[in-house]
Amino acid sequence: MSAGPSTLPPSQAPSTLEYGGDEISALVLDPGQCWTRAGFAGEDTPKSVIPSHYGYIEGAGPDGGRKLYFGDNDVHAVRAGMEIANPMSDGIVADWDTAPSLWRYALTSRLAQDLSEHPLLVTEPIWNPTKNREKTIEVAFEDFDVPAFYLARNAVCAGFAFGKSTALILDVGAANIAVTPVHDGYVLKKGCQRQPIGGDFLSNQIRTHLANMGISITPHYQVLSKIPVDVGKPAEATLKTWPEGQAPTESFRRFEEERVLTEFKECCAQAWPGPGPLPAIMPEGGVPNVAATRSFEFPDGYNMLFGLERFRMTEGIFTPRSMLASANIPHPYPEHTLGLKDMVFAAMKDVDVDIKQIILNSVVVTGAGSLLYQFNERALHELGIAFPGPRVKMLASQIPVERRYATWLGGSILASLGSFHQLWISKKEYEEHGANIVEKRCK
Ligand SMILES: Nc1ncnc2c1ncn2[C@@H]1O[C@H](COP(=O)(O)OP(=O)(O)OP(=O)(O)O)[C@@H](O)[C@H]1O
Repeated sequence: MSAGPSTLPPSQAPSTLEYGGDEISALVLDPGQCWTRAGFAGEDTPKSVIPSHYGYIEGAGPDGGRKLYFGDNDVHAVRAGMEIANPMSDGIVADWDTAPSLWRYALTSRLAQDLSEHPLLVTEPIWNPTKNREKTIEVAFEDFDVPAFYLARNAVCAGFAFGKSTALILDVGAANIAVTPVHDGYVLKKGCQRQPIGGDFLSNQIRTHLANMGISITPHYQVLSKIPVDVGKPAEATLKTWPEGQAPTESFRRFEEERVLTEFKECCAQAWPGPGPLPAIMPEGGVPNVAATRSFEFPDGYNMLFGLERFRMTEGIFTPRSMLASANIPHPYPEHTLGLKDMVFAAMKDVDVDIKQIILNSVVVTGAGSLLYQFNERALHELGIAFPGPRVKMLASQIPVERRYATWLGGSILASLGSFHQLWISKKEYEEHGANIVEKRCK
């Protein structure tokens, strides 16, 4: 069971040299739908990576308000009455009452004690609306009291992580897959595409498939003990029970179920590598490098072999009409959804012919969702179909951490460049011009 991709054990304090002394470095915050990543500019991984989900118990906080729980340890702890929520929706902030507290926790719990000493760079998706951008700068200067601030586009940062200021960024996150053309460090806004077929969609596809097979998911926290059973045989597990009124909430169960689904994505689900869409039956003799079946053991010990199904669960990303459907599990409408190839095609449609080839020469793959086994192979085939003439070159790190943190890393590189200093918005400038300065300075 993965404990989340934190890079520093919670018990280990960061070196004082990192935030104290003469060297005051900027902080970089990359808030995502699934994870919130924070760290010092100039470093190559974020030291503080916390779930964007948080826990709360009504009436347990000061003055009878909400008590909030942030961070891996607290949010996964079993507590009576603790609900799980997420201030992000569609990859942007939807709940401004909680997001600043979550960010403060990410920035201060393991990094800086005093935010007023550190300039802050925050990353954002291209579809972040003006009111959210203004709210972000307000939070930075008024709540956190930072001395300087910058808001950087995710896609531009991901390109920088690969040393590219001109590239096509293919970001497979939790809420969306986004395809963004970037030229000379600026997003070509007309070309930006996004579809709700990221990791959350994949989770729902797996849920649907398991539900159709009659498999229910029992999260780890519900299992007291289990004994091994043969493939496909009913689980023989003893489940925990709680006194009346003490059982964990439904939102907590759902959150913990998502962890099992992520394990399933990591170990069992796979993209059909192509070329071409997933066939209805496995070709005779199989396909090179494709194992016919893989087993997956659920937390209660139930285990099953998955064959073609583990490709079917992911095919909707590439061929929306292949989405699995269920009345009770939300899915986008296949007929209104673009698959990866059509997204890339639409993103490049209006790109000037002079720079098209340069952009296609640097297709950067980022986001933890792209770690789906053989996603890159399939994506490369799909791009080859969309652009049969020009040479398409894909840049995808083989190191998972680099794929997970590319956006953060690009922000870290950007904020530590000497030439970046002129781009920071100072507190004085914010006070003079107001929050709308972010629209003028952070393009
Ligand atoms: N090995 C893997 N294979 C497939 N999916 C994975 C793998 N590891 C993690 N994921 C999925 O990746 C998603 C998280 O991706 P990422 O951390 O890039 O999201 P995020 O940046 O928080 O979200 P967003 O970009 O939508 O704001 C989750 O849905 C998770 O289940």
